[in-house]
Amino acid sequence: MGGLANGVLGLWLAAAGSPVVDATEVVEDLVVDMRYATPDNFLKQKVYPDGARCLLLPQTAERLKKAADTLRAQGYRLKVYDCYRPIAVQWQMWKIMPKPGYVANPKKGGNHNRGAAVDLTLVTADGAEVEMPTPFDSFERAAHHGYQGGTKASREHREILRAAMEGAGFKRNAMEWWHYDLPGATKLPVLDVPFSAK
Ligand SMILES: C[C@@H](N)C(=O)N[C@H](C)C(=O)O
Ligand SMILES: [Zn+2]
Repeated sequence: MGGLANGVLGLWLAAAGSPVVDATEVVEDLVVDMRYATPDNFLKQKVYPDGARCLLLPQTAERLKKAADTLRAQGYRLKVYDCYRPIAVQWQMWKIMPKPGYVANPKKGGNHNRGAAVDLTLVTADGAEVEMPTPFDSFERAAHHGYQGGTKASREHREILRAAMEGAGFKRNAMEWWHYDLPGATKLPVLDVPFSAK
């Protein structure tokens, strides 16, 4: 879809009401740790407002619910690190890490900017993080899905998360174990919604 069509669709969505939902209203046991609302992220600064929520397109949130339902039966919950991301923040990220695969090029917009991607990990039923191959946003080979190093437990957790997310209809990012996309989302418009939107 071209820029003009995206703009028209964006205006139509705005007129029809907010295009996003708060994911905690769809996934009742979702744990939210919006890292970019804290200085604990690769930018080393807080780039979201206090209380920034996990906003997603309804179809992204529904798939997340499906993954969470699968994982609950296995004794796990999902913890999100990032959901909808304003395009201005995408530009801030690109200045620091201009590497496609690790950060989407803001000229085209990434799927976070469309409410169609989520960064997340697995936690236990009581909310404790499980071991993964690397910390979140660690841009290195050990974060790739093909990485066979690290502990057996970390590889198993990555696989449990991958199976639940792909089973729910998400597409993995080969270079980031934590990032999942709504398939076909690049055709959707880049959004401009405040974190207070409902
Ligand atoms: C920056 C990282 N958390 C991430 O989400 N990367 C993808 C590729 C993106 O920027 O869309
Ligand atoms: Zn991501």
